Amino acid sequence: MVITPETSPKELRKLLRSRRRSLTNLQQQIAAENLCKQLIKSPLFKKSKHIGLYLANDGEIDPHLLLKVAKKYKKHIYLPVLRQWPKYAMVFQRIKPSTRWTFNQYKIKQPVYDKTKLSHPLKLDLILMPLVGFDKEGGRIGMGGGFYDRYFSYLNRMNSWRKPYLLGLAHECQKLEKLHLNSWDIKAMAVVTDKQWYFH
Ligand SMILES: Nc1nc2c(c(=O)[nH]1)N(C=O)[C@@H](CNc1ccc(C(=O)N[C@@H](CCC(=O)O)C(=O)O)cc1)CN2
Ligand SMILES: Nc1ncnc2c1ncn2[C@@H]1O[C@H](COP(=O)(O)OP(=O)(O)OP(=O)(O)O)[C@@H](O)[C@H]1O
Repeated sequence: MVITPETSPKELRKLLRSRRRSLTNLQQQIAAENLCKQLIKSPLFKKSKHIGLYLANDGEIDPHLLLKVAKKYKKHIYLPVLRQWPKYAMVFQRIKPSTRWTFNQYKIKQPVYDKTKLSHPLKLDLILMPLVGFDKEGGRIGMGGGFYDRYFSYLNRMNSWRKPYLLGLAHECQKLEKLHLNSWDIKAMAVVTDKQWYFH
């Protein structure tokens, strides 16, 4: 299927998801290594102590190689946690070797909710956000739950938003020409793929 300006958001999401899912294990592995190499040497990653990550799902580019590096440099890693209620809220919870695990309603592995391990959004330095699609200006399509949009909507209203830095991660094959954005869409500040960085 060809993408045109008339392609509906629903179609676009479906197409891009199937594109990333059709990558082979070897392609995924190489992409993960290339992504990790670029991130590790970036000043952004180096200076960030509190980092929000995700566990790759549905063909997403996999940032798990960063975990080892993070441990070495004593960085704190947080993962998104969804709950039954409030239904659309996402929180970031610190993971440790003692973390207990469960699955969210979309069957994505996540830590068992523990409010003592939650991070306030402003405490995080860097959030690595999984993308379904993106353009060079930071426009992005996510999984459609609006979880990241909601999480950042209040940061967006603050005029002194310096952190967390919102970095989108994607496969190069998820890049699109120009995305139509909705009023609630929160842009990525930059995007990094298996091939290169996109700053805007
Ligand atoms: N790895 C990873 N973790 C993540 C996210 C993510 O995008 N990637 N999220 C970022 O948001 C949250 C989960 N958001 C999701 C939103 C929609 C669907 C999804 O598959 N929706 C189906 C409908 C399923 C249903 O209705 O039950 C679909 O659209 O087909 C999955 C995850 C939290 N954790
Ligand atoms: N700040 C917000 N408050 C309330 N609803 C919101 C907010 N942001 C987004 N939504 C709702 O979330 C739904 C999904 O939005 P959208 O399709 O843009 O998701 P997405 O950008 O793909 O997801 P995500 O932000 O999790 O990556 C929309 O119905 C939208 O109305």
